[in-house]
Amino acid sequence: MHLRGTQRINAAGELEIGGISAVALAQKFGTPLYVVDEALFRENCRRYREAFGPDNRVVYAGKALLCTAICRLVEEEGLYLDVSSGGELYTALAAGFPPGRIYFHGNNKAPDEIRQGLEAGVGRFVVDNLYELTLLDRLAGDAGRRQEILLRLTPGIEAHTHQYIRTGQIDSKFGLPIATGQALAGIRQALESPNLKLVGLHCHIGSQIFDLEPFREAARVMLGFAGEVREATGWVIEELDLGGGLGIYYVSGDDPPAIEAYAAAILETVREAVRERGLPLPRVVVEPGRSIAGPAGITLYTVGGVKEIPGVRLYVMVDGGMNDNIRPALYQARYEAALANRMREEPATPVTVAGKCCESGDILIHNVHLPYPVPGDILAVPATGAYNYAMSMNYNRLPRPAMVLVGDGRAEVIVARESFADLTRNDRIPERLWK
Ligand SMILES: Cc1ncc(COP(=O)(O)O)c(C=O)c1O
Ligand SMILES: N[C@@H](CCCC[NH3+])C(=O)O
Repeated sequence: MHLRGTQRINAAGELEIGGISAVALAQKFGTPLYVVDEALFRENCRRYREAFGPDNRVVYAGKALLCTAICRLVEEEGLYLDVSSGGELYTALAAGFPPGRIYFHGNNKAPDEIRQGLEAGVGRFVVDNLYELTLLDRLAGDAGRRQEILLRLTPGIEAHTHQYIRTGQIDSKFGLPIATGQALAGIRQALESPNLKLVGLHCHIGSQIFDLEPFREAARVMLGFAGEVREATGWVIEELDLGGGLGIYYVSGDDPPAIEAYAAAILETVREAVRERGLPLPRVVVEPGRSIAGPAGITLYTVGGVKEIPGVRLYVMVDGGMNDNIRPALYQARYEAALANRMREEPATPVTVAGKCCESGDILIHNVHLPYPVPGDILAVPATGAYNYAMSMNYNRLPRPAMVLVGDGRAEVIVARESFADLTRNDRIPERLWK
């Protein structure tokens, strides 16, 4: 297993994170357990902020991992925050995140969510379609506000990533396509909307991308279009938001560019593109989620049954599964793993790690080499900070795991483990069903 952030092997041969043994964490807080390495989360925020500089903005994409404590870290590190629902907005506000630093996303914001954003005074709405443009203009008028917006466009770029997380192509539920003329129609409508101020343009081409060229291409296409818009309407782009998408290392063979290389590629392309088109240099915005939160998270499980089907496979069953990490089932995502209590032993046995859900597809890792596992071992799966807890669920009525923030030998619960009582909290039995 590739160690990252504050992960080390301690004198007892155990995995340590943030100065604490993973085995001790599992004992104290139970498993499955999400562990967030505070130093690495903060370092990723800082690297983004420094690489993009004070004239640009780094907006953390809350969909990757959000809870109130994470909002505090993002705020302290001076980043902006992308929320994509009323629930994410509520979480940010509950954590005291400054509303002016919030970007409100979503391809189907409900009127109540829009009102919630207007009332809170969010900095930007990223408007996804013409219906939302009309609705937001009306609701902003009702609220007596002139709302600053970006318009989300689909630039027609195919990023080489899983089809479920590709978003830049024309046939996408997100954004207004440039190629069909709907983007220009949206801009004209925005410019005529009395309660909206169009500040800039947004696109997001997909996620877990290793190649920098699609990001460069997105910047060129967007600024090429901004040049055409200026000729057609006189409107000049102030802010160019290129979304998120930088990939991270999950398994051997993954080779993501560094945050600094990604920033340099984007900033250089933007400078070239505006020079060619005689446009003023816009503020550049990026919205990283996975590349900030992903590497900072690690999940700990306890090994239960170990089942050998002779000549076929060794199944290692853990006490979590697709409930806390749906990515292998949904995107064929791959992960490394190690036995946190036996880090110095040779990982010589090929195993299949299975979860505890009633689904044959609940396989967390199809093939990973471990020391021959026994019940009670602690299995650590790294790089689970993004789109794991955020996509967790209660299938089979499994309570969601706890999350702890670790650093400097300290571990603090930032999301409590769900209890069985939490599972029935919203259940209701109609009177007639009581005997
Ligand atoms: C609009 C938008 N911004 C940012 C992100 C974050 O992307 P990533 O986690 O790949 O950096 C997403 C999700 O992919 C998104 O849809
Ligand atoms: N949930 C996806 C990423 C989606 C990004 C949201 N726009 C994943 O785990 O890879």
